[in-house]
Amino acid sequence: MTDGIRVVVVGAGFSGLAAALALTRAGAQVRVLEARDRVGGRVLTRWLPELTQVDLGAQWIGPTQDRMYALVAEHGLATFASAAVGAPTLLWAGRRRAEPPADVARVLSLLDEYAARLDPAAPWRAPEAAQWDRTILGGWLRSTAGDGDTADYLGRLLAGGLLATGADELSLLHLLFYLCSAGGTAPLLGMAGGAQQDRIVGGPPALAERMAGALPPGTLTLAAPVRSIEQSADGVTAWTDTGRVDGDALVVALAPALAGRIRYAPPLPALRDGLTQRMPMGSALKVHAVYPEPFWRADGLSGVSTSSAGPLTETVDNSTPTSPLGVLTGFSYSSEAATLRGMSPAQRRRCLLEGFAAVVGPRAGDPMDLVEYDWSSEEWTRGCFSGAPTPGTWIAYGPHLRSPVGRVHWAGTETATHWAGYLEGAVRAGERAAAEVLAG
Ligand SMILES: Cc1cc2nc3c(=O)[nH]c(=O)nc-3n(C[C@H](O)[C@H](O)[C@H](O)COP(=O)(O)OP(=O)(O)OC[C@H]3O[C@@H](n4cnc5c(N)ncnc54)[C@H](O)[C@@H]3O)c2cc1C
Repeated sequence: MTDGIRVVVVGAGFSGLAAALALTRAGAQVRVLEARDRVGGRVLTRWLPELTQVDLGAQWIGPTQDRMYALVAEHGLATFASAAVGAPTLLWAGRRRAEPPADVARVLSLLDEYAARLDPAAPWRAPEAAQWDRTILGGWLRSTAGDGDTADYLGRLLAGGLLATGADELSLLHLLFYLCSAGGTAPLLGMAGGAQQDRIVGGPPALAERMAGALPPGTLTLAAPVRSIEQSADGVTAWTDTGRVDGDALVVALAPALAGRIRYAPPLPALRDGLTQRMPMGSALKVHAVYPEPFWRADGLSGVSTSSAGPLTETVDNSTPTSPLGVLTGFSYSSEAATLRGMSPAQRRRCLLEGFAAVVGPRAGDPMDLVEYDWSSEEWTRGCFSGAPTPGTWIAYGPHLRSPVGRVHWAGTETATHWAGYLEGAVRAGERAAAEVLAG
C-alpha cells in the first residue's frame, strides 16, 4: 500500500528528480527540497553567441545508458553526436606520438579482466578485494606498466579522466569497481560507441527542467537547503531555514560528501557517518576555448587529445553542429587542477592556451572567449565529477553506501551499481531508492 505515503526528497539533481518522478507515479505524495535556485545539480549550460551550447557540467551520454536515452525521448528532447572529425592527438612526455605503446592496451585489458571479477553491488566481496583496496592505483600502475611515462599516462587517463582524481589518491579496487559498473575500459573511454558518444540538444539542464516540470505542482521547493533530518518511530522531518517538511520516508539524493554536511537526529550510525567522511569529491577543471571556427579540422586534427604530462590531461572538439563557432574543451585534474587554481587568472589563461596550442597549434592562443567554471567552489557540489572512496574505504564502509538508516534512504550517482558517477547512475540510483521506499 503506497498510496498517500509521504516522501521527502533532498536534492533535485538527476537522482532526486528521477526518485521523485518514480514515487509520484506510484501514488506517493512527494516534496523535493533543493538548495539551489535551479534544478539539475552537476549540470549547467551556458549559451554563447550564435546559440553555441557550452555544457559546463555533465554533457555526454552513450550506449547502455538506457535510462538517460529513455528520459530524453520521453521528455521530447533529442541528442546529437559528439564532433568527430580527423585524427586524435597523443602527447607523450611533451611530444606528439602516433600510437600509445602496446603496454597501454595490455594494462587496460588486465584491468578489464580484474574488473569482470567484481559484483558492482558488492565489490568488497571479491576474493582479492581487500588486497586491491589497500593497493594504490598509481603504485600498481608503476609496477605493472613497462615504464614511468606509460604509468603516468594511464594514471591520468583512468584516475583523472574517469574520476577526476590522482592515481596516488585512489585504490585499485575503486577503479575496478568503476570499470565494472560501466562495462569496462572501452565503453568508458570511447567517444563513438562509448560514454562520450552523444550530447543532449539544449544541454542536460533542459532535461532536468522537463523532469521537474512533470512533477505535480507544489512538489518542488527551490532555494531550500536541508540543514537537518530528524526521524522517530512516527516519521521523518527535514528542516530548512524556513521550516519543516514531514514525511513517512526520506531520500537523500546527494553525494556522500554533501550528505555528511546535514545534521541527523539521532546521529547516523558510525559506519554510515564514517563513509561520508571518506568519499571526497573529485577535482576537475573543465575549460572551453571558443574560436570563430573549428580551425583544427582543416589540418586533419580532431581536437581530441590525451597526454602523459602537462596541465591538460585531455581535450575534445566540443563544437556543435548548429553553430559556426569552434569550441575546444580541456580537462585538468587533481594536482594539475590545483596548480591551475593557484595561479592568477592571467597566468592560468596563458597556461591553458599553451595547453590547447600543444594540441591544435598556435592559433589556439587567440580565442574569442575562454570559459571557466569551477565546481569545486560551488557550495552545493564541492567538486566533480563524483565522490570516490579513499583507499580502504570499500572494505570497511562499503556495505553502508546504500543501506537505509531507518526511514532515510540514499540515492545520488555515487550509490549506483550501473554507471556510477554518471547521469545514468544518478537516475538509476534515484529509481532504486524510490523502489526501496515503495517496498516499505
Ligand atoms: C564538469 C562535469 C562533467 C561531467 N561530465 C559528465 C558527463 O559527460 N556525463 C555524465 O553522465 N556525467 C558527467 N558528470 C557527472 C554527473 O554530472 C553526475 O554524475 C550527476 O549529475 C550526479 O547527479 P546527482 O543527482 O547524483 O547529484 P547532483 O547533481 O550533485 O544533485 C544533488 C542536488 O542536491 C542539491 N543539494 C546539495 N546539498 C543539499 C541540501 N543540503 N539540501 C537540499 N539540496 C541540496 C544540489 O544543489 C544538487 O542540485 C560530470 C560532472 C561534472 C561536474
